[in-house]
Amino acid sequence: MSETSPLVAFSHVAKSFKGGCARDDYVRAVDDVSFAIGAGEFLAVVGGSGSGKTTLLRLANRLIDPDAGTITVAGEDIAGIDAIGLRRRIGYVFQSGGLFPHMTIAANIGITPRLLGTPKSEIAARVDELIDLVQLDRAQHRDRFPHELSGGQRQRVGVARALAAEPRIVLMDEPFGALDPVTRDALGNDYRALHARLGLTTIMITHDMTEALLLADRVAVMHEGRLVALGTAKELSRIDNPYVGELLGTPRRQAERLQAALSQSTTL
Ligand SMILES: Nc1ncnc2c1ncn2[C@@H]1O[C@H](COP(=O)(O)OP(=O)(O)OP(=O)(O)O)[C@@H](O)[C@H]1O
Repeated sequence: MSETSPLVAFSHVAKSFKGGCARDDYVRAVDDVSFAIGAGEFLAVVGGSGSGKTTLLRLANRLIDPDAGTITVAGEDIAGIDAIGLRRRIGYVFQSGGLFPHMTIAANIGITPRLLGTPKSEIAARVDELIDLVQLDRAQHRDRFPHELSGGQRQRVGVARALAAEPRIVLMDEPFGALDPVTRDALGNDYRALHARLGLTTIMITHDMTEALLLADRVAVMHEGRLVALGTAKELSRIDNPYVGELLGTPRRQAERLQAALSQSTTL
C-alpha cells in the first residue's frame, strides 16, 4: 500500500439521519470518521448492528452524501464526481445478492455494460467470462433465474455483476452473511483470490470477526458511528479498547477450543 496516494480516503466524514421520537432527534450514523486505504488493499469493516457500517459504504459511492468531511477516490473529491459515473467505477455487492428476480443470470450480470451502451456481442462474451471467473457453470446457470439458484450461487452472480464494468474498487455489504459456514468459507476464499488476481481494492462489511481477520489485510472496527480501531490482526490485538477486546475474544476462544479439541483427538 502506498502511504502517499491512498485509493479511497475518508477525512472527518460525518452523516446524521433524522430519527428517534422527538422531531429534532438525529442519529449520528457516521461520526467524524477518517481512514485511508491503498490500491490493492482488502479492508474488512466490523461492528455491531447500527454502528454505521452500511452508511460508510453508501457514502463511498455517493448513494448518500456526507454532512461534513471529504471522501476522495484516487485523490479526487467525490463530491465533484457525477454520482452515476462514480457508481459504475465502483462495484457493489449486496447482502442478499440484490439480483433482479425477473431477469436471467446473464441479463443480471450484463446490466451495467448494457446501461453503458456496450454492443450486445461484447456483453455476451463478457458475461461468459464473468460466469467462468466466479466459477459458475455457463451451460447450467446462464439462462436460469435467480430463484433457481442456491444462496451461494446467487452471491457468486452478485460478485460477477459487480465486476462487469471492470471496477478497481469493490464494496461488499455482508456478502456472505446468509450462507452456511462451508459455502461462506469457500466463497470468501474464492473472492479473496479474485481480489488478488484482478488487483482489486475491496471494502467488505462483515459481522464475523473471524472472517474479517482471515480474509482482510486490515480490519476497521466501528462502534456507535465512530471508527474505534483500524489495523492488522496483530495491531488490533495490541489496542487497548474494551470493545475491540470483546470482538477479538470470540475468535481467540474458538481458536483455543479448536486447538484443545484437536490435540485431544490426536492423543486418543
Ligand atoms: N436512511 C436512513 N434514515 C434514517 N436512519 C438511518 C438511515 N440509514 C441508517 N440509519 C441509521 O443510522 C445508524 C447506522 O445505520 P447503518 O445501516 O449504517 O448500520 P450498520 O452498522 O450497517 O448496521 P447493520 O449491521 O444492522 O446493517 C442506525 O441507527 C440506522 O438506524
